[in-house]
Amino acid sequence: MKVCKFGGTSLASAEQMQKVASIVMADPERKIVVVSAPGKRFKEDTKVTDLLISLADAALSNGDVKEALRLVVSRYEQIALELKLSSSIVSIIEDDLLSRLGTKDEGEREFIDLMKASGEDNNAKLFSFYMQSLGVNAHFVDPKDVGLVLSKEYGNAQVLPEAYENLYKELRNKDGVLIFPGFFGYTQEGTLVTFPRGGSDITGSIVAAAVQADLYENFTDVDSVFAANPNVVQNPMEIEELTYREMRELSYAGFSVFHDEALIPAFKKGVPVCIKNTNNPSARGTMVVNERNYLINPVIGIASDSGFSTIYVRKYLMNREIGFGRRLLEIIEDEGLSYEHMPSGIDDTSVILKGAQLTLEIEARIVDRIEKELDADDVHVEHDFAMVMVVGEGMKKMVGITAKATTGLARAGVNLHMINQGSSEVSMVFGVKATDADKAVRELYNDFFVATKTPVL
Ligand SMILES: Nc1ncnc2c1ncn2[C@@H]1O[C@H](COP(=O)(O)OP(=O)(O)O)[C@@H](O)[C@H]1O
Ligand SMILES: N[C@@H](CC(=O)OP(=O)(O)O)C(=O)O
Repeated sequence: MKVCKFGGTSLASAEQMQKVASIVMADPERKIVVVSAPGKRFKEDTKVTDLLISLADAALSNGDVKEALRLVVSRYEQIALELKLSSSIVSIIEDDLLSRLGTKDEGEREFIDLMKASGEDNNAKLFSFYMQSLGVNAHFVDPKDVGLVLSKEYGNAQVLPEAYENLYKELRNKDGVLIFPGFFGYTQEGTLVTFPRGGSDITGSIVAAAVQADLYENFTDVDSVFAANPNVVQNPMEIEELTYREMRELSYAGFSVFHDEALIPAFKKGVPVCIKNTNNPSARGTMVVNERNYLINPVIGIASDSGFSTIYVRKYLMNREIGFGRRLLEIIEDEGLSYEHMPSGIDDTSVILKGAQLTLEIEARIVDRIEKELDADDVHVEHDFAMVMVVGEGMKKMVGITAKATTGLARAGVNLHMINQGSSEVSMVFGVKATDADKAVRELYNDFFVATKTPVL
């Protein structure tokens, strides 16, 4: 049995839905289909999820709900019209949105998640309606009915262990093709919660792991995962095979093609993942597996992500002060912040975190607390950093990879603010100014893939 997930770009229009239906019907093993909300049809388009966030904001601020609602409904309406579906499906979707809008006073975070999740929920209903119109024995699955239970973290939920058993019991032996909406589930108390953005990949992985699928196929709009972001490097090499660990590091560091939190469920149950193109399904795609031969190509990809900030702390004899690091991190924890890296010297240390978490108020409070409570000599915050990551299982065995990377970055005139080699030794991170990130990725890609004439990955 295969579980396949189709992303927003794969379901953005009637034409795309027709391609998806053909792909599903071409293989009887494709029994569970996880769908996203309609995504972008062209570069400047808006994803339905973003339209829904605007709709929720309009409702909460008593703004123009009518226009925001029309924008959402018309996306489904156009698809239904072009697929020659009865208008009843559009009425079902509109009624559903109106009923969700009616709950806006029951809690802001609950309301936003409820609105966001309607994108996937209604798209799954529409797609199963379409599959039925083609004569396929397709059924919409409500995640609540099959026990997809998640932690109560709005917009950031995590799967609870019992979900796997629930899903196995409910889905494993069901007849027909099951159309499962991605991106959301329910708490133990029955409240709807969503995963982080891009989270339909996570739903697909959980479902694939739960039913012990032979393969989790993740359909998107590129032929494969490339060794660098194709929006940064022209015609990057295709990766034929990489490991779960490599894919997780690369996704975390900016390869938006697959969500980093979607690797663990499949990995734990040993379900191989294949990333494929809805617009070119005969292309081989990229396999994510347990092990690969990394002797020929120790490095598999170069990724980068921006939006990082650094809290820099200096104190003479910091190295001798027992508990300094713990007390510093306690302050960060008190503010409810998560951090990504913490490189240290003898008398100084930096805490690197996602800048979006820092408001001016939080920043001022943290600086003040570190100065007073830790008696630091200098504390300041810098913004607009990018983390550039070189990833590959072979890095732990090969000498000279850091030297090669830093030499290349120096040649390109990229100033390095931080270097961090993860203890897993599957990745190396370079902190650079966000304005240098693309230049750094291009240089590293050249050094590791073009100059060395790396064979097919
Ligand atoms: N290294 C990479 N390899 C392939 N695609 C990448 C990479 N880095 C970024 N991307 C981008 O990821 C996009 C697919 O992800 P996304 O838009 O989330 O798809 P979907 O709508 O299928 O969920 C591609 O169109 C590509 O621009
Ligand atoms: N629609 C949600 C969830 C998702 O996974 O979407 P996509 O498959 O288009 O990345 C989002 O935009 O975040």
